[in-house]
Amino acid sequence: MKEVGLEEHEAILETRNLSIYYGEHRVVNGIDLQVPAHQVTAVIGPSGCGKSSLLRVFNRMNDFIPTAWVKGEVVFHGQNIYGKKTDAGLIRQQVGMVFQRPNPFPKSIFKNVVWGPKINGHQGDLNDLAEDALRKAALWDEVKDRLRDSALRLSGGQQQRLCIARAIAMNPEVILMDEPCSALDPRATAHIEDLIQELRSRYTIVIVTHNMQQAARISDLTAFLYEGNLVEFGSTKKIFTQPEQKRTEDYITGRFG
Ligand SMILES: Nc1ncnc2c1ncn2[C@@H]1O[C@H](COP(=O)(O)OP(=O)(O)OP(=O)(O)O)[C@@H](O)[C@H]1O
Repeated sequence: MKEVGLEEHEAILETRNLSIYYGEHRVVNGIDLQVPAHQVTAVIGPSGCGKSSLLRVFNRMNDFIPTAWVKGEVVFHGQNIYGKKTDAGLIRQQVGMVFQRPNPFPKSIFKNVVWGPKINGHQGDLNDLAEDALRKAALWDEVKDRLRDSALRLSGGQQQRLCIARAIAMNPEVILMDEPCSALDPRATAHIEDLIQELRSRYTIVIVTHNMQQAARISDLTAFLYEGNLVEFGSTKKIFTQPEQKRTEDYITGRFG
């Protein structure tokens, strides 16, 4: 684990006094969090503490939940993405998302990757685009001879890398990952973890994980959420070896959660 100081990297995403509600129910309480560019930021905490809710506001995915609303700001490149003028579709291109269960479309591997760019009017060569995204997602060698096969014939781990390729094809700056390995076996998990390390140089990654060893292995920074509050945020090394808060220590040593 390397030591990362927040001050060394410019924040690409930031929450300012952000609260998240479902109807009357507030599930995230006035959080200030800076996500630095080209780093892997892990969000950890017990079930129901608000990790997925927090992740979803980073690309306005919670717009799809009718009761969800926010107070405060989510700032991307200096602009509040909850401002009236924001094009949420554009934000979702720039801030891609990979979900817990691989969710490829029931179409060919090729179509899965090029679908988004195509409907967004991509001008370049779609074959080149697919190859580039699949290479970046470390899947090309396994699928290059069967790009027209159904994506549903791939293994779970391959499907998840395809979903990462699909996100990459949109040329995002940030990739959000919501427990991307929870449906995968240890080998496929290791493959995704290696991939995350490679992707860091090009993208900013925010990953929600239940798995503390995973957070310790792959992230530069860790945010610990508890009952909707940001208890502690800092370098992963510090959070896991010298946490400042007793609650963080109790959680990472497995005393609750
Ligand atoms: N669509 C929704 N409608 C109403 N309440 C919701 C909705 N999604 C989440 N919640 C509530 O918000 C709170 C935080 O949930 P969230 O899924 O963000 O937590 P989490 O930390 O990601 O949990 P887990 O680790 O179990 O996935 C919980 O009380 C949950 O019941």
